[in-house]
Amino acid sequence: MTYSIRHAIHPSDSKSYDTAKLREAYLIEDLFQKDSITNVYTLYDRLIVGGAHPVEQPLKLETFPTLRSENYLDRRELGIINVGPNSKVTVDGEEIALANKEALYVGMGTKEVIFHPAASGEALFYFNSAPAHRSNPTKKVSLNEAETVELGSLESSNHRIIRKLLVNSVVETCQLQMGLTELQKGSVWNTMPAHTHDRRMEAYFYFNLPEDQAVCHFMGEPQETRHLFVKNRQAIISPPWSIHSGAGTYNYSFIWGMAGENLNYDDMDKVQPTELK
Ligand SMILES: O=C[C@H](O)[C@@H](O)CC(=O)C(=O)O
Ligand SMILES: [Zn+2]
Repeated sequence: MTYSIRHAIHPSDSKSYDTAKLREAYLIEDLFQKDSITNVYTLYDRLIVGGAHPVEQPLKLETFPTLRSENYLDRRELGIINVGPNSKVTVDGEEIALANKEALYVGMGTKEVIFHPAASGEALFYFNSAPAHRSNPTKKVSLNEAETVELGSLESSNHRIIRKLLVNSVVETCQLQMGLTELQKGSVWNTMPAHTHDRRMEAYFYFNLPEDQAVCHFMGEPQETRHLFVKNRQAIISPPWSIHSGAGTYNYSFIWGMAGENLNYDDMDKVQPTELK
């Protein structure tokens, strides 16, 4: 298990960052390490961005010093999305099978979460965890239970399917919300028009991108944008004051996860392309 901390940054400080500093602050490059769980503890709503990659052995979600709690989920909730082959997770002894793109919400108070290797192929679980104030039931969400919306068009290069997996119309959470957006063939732009939501931070995890391709992720205040080139299976931390949008050299998918003030997915302040700088 590994863990690291990412501090929260003021937008007026962020403005002066060069490429290396921007990447150090916002990009997460190595989420999946063989037979290990990676935790990136952010100071944006204390959301943890994580990856579990059990190949030879099952991996238990262990607490780490930053949490100062006996168990990882003593005061936290957890959202897992399977981005690998059919795999399973055990939650307090109960075995839960997760197919590719299926999600699992795990409530506060859970003592033991174990990620298992896949029967064929290499298991890859992406997760987010946020502080919680009450215990909600653990619940698996499959694709037919998700709230699915189709947005954009091929003409504007942003035809995409948004699967709202762990949102409040589907599962009860304290503050966590997660979903999966799939760009359709020929479409490369996500989240255009861009938006900010000062009430919530967001984390993006880009995947299903060919290894020799990249996504150019746009961040920053709408009038002060910056970009970072991102490869397959890398994540970006998006502060509440920042837009989060991207254009790929190929179509791709990404998981978005949010924590903060409210559970209203539509609470966003849109910024039209012509208003961005
Ligand atoms: O606040 C919501 C998040 O930014 C994402 O859900 C946006 C997204 O998936 C998209 O437009 O493609
Ligand atoms: Zn957003």
